[in-house]
Amino acid sequence: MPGNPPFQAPEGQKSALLEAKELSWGPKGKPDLLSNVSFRAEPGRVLGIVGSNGAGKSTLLRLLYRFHQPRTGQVLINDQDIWGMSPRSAAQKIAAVLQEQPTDFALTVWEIVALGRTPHRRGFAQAGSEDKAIIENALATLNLQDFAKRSFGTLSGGERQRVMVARALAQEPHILILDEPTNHLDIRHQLEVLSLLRRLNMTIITSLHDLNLVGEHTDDVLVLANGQCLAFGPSDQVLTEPLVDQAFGITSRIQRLMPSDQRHFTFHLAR
Ligand SMILES: Nc1ncnc2c1ncn2[C@@H]1O[C@H](COP(=O)(O)OP(=O)(O)OP(=O)(O)O)[C@@H](O)[C@H]1O
Repeated sequence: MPGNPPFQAPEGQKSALLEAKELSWGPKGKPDLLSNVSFRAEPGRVLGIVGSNGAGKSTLLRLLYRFHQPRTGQVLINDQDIWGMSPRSAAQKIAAVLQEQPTDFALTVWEIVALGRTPHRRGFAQAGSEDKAIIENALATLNLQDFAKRSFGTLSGGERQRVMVARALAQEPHILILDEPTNHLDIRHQLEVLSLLRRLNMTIITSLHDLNLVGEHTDDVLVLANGQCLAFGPSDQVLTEPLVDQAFGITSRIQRLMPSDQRHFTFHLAR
């Protein structure tokens, strides 16, 4: 929706340290799909997870938002193992925006975003005035006020994706996990969502395919290949031509854009 103001970060969020320690996971009775992955997602920083199709990005994220229990290793939030917390307590700390979207097509956008408040409510209590303010704030942050009464099923893919980000913000997590959040988004909304993530005072962990967006919109990056950590560290140091070539089986080149001096990747099939 060109002409609208850019997304504005809501105030008053908290962030936390997430540590993954020697994580391994595989389906029951099958070998590990993810082996020995360790990293730290520092409070308030944006961590990008990259790797080729099937490298294990979504699998790793599922371990971080407490969907898969690790076979070995731990996920700690501020030193507390997420499997030592109740599901409700974990949901107060971690929110996830996934590629699969809900199928509650008849619910309105407001009702979907209100679901983000569930971990903070007791029993079947209705949304109180504080919840309502938080929901309105999340809708406003993603410029979704005009969609509030629309049923979710009538929205475009990109509009739905923004609703899912708003629902995650309404959850007021300390850690926000996103699986390919720019899927379905046009260029303007891709840039708006990524620059919003940058401004949120939360710990952000997001998988992304576009390495130029990763370079520009993340602080740190974890590169996965065949379910293992190939590299982890500050994005501008980790994303080198040899590393990218190894991770994706291609030939890459980094150029410096003028006048910004920003790094920009171009890619070719390896010979
Ligand atoms: N529950 C499961 N049972 C069997 N295999 C699985 C399961 N979950 C994931 N896999 C396999 O593990 C590998 C990693 O999958 P994952 O979805 O984590 O990759 P990804 O890096 O997110 O890929 P993409 O970029 O294509 O989304 C794939 O080969 C996938 O088929």
